[in-house]
Amino acid sequence: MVDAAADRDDLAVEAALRPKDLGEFVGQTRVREQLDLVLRAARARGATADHVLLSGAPGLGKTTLSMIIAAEMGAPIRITSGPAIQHAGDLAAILSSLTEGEVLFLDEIHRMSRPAEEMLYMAMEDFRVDVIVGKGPGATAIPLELPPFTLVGATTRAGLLPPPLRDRFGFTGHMEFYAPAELERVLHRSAGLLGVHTTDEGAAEIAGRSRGTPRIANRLLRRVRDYAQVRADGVVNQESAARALAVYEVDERGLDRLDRAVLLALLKLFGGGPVGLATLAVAVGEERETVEEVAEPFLVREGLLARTPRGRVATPAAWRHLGMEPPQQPAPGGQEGLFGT
Ligand SMILES: Nc1ncnc2c1ncn2[C@@H]1O[C@H](COP(=O)(O)OP(=O)(O)OP(=O)(O)O)[C@@H](O)[C@H]1O
Repeated sequence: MVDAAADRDDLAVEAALRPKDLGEFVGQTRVREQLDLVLRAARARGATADHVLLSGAPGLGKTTLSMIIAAEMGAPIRITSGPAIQHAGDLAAILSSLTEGEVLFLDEIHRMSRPAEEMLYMAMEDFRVDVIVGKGPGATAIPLELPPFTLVGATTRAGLLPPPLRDRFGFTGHMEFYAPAELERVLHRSAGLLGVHTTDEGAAEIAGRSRGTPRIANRLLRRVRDYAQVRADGVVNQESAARALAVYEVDERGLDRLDRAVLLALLKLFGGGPVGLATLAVAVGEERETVEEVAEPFLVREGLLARTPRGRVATPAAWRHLGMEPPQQPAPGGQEGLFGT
């Protein structure tokens, strides 16, 4: 329920909920202003916009922004992703079929294969690719001119990109998690589009549990709508939202069953830590990777768990969140672990 990656159900409705222009796009004030300048200037010059890199966690609106860039430039958009481009030839085929000014959206650009990445360098800089024909000593490079286009790359972390690729973007926008008030605006907008009567208190209740992520907010809204239809009067208000999300085990801070299981094990079995990741994973009956990649990032971001050189440590906020008293003394090695070398 609170995984920021899109599931099939999300994909089916997301197209209908996407803002269509920068004015409709909620939050991300800084990126929006910067992008507005880049696009206006390009339009005034009658030129194709510079390449844009968008970095940020899943579900924050990178795909949406890339579509807005195309719409604002009055250009068509082609959407693909790094993992879909395994061979340089795949990329050459896409690039050579672009029309002038077209926007190419490359999601998960950090997961492209090395040869494709190197082809992209030249395409971005000189609007040209060398297509290799043949193999071995007889292979020849045939230069192919490309029309000017705008590449919009998306990545979860700009640091994952090799510097030569990163440097070829004219503008990099860092997408932040959304404040609760911004998510409330996203929710009211989505509720309007879905035709669901939602009160301010209902939107606030959902926003607080959405982990700063519009995709999660929209998903929770749909589940609360179901609950309100079946068990209440169809209105999304504070009560129906709280009850519905209790059914789906999403607590008032956005933690789900796994997040709480990790914290509970840490507190109850290991006195708050420090405890090694492998031990913690066994204690909750999950794979190490699941605990590390699915549960921990949000717990760390919320200040409920710290990763220290000596193991995982619960913060006083974690004890309070689960309704327990933090120990008087810091957990053995807790403070030292938190701030030590
Ligand atoms: N600023 C926003 N205002 C309103 N709705 C938004 C905003 N950002 C995202 N959304 C909504 O959240 C959903 C997910 O957004 P989007 O697909 O653009 O995220 P993403 O960052 O590209 O995710 P991923 O990296 O998983 O592809 C969409 O339905 C979109 O309507």
